[in-house]
Amino acid sequence: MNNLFEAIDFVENPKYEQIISDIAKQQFSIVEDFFTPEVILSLRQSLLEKYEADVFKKAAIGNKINETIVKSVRGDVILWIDENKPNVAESLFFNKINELVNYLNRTCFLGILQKEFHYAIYPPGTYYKRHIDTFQNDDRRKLSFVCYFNDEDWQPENGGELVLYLDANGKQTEKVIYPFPGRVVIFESQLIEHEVKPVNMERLSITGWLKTR
Ligand SMILES: O=C(O)CCC(=O)C(=O)O
Ligand SMILES: [Fe+2]
Repeated sequence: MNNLFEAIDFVENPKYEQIISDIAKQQFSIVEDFFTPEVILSLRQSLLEKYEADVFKKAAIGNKINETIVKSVRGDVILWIDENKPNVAESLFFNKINELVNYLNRTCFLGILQKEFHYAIYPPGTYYKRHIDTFQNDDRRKLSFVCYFNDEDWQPENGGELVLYLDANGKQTEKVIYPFPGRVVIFESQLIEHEVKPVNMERLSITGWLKTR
């Protein structure tokens, strides 16, 4: 009965299986082809249109915090994406995200019930100091998700590397990830400290969290 149920209803997805095994093994996963090139391009366009319309806000940390402290910790500007009022690009984005969430809930029993995503732009000279993505007294964020929308010919010299600080059996290592266009990074929000190195050129991304409630 069980086998019959699975045979009808469940198709294994190698891409998602890879993400799951990466995270189980090393607490993060890097995926180069999570979205199609067409989706990447339309999300980049959407981000740039909204930025030109000047609707981005300076990012804050936690809930209430002194503006000068904020500036010394992170310098990006963000715009939250409303899943209930998506444009075409955003609805393609959420289709993929929801496909992943359904897969994870089904295969890993993660219990992801909520999600939140924002566009982010790091102007030249900005960065995000080493941090962890969960707030005190709030452990709902389970997985952090970042996707980059930089120009096709983004160079390592442009900076803005995402650095993950890993602790593998007591051994500290740093994983340096360049924000190449289309690249997706998924990691365990509560476990991995990370930072965004200073950028020399405008750096474009969408960041979000898959949450339990
Ligand atoms: O853009 C990135 O690579 C990471 C951003 C980040 O750490 C955050 O927004 O919490
Ligand atoms: Fe972060």
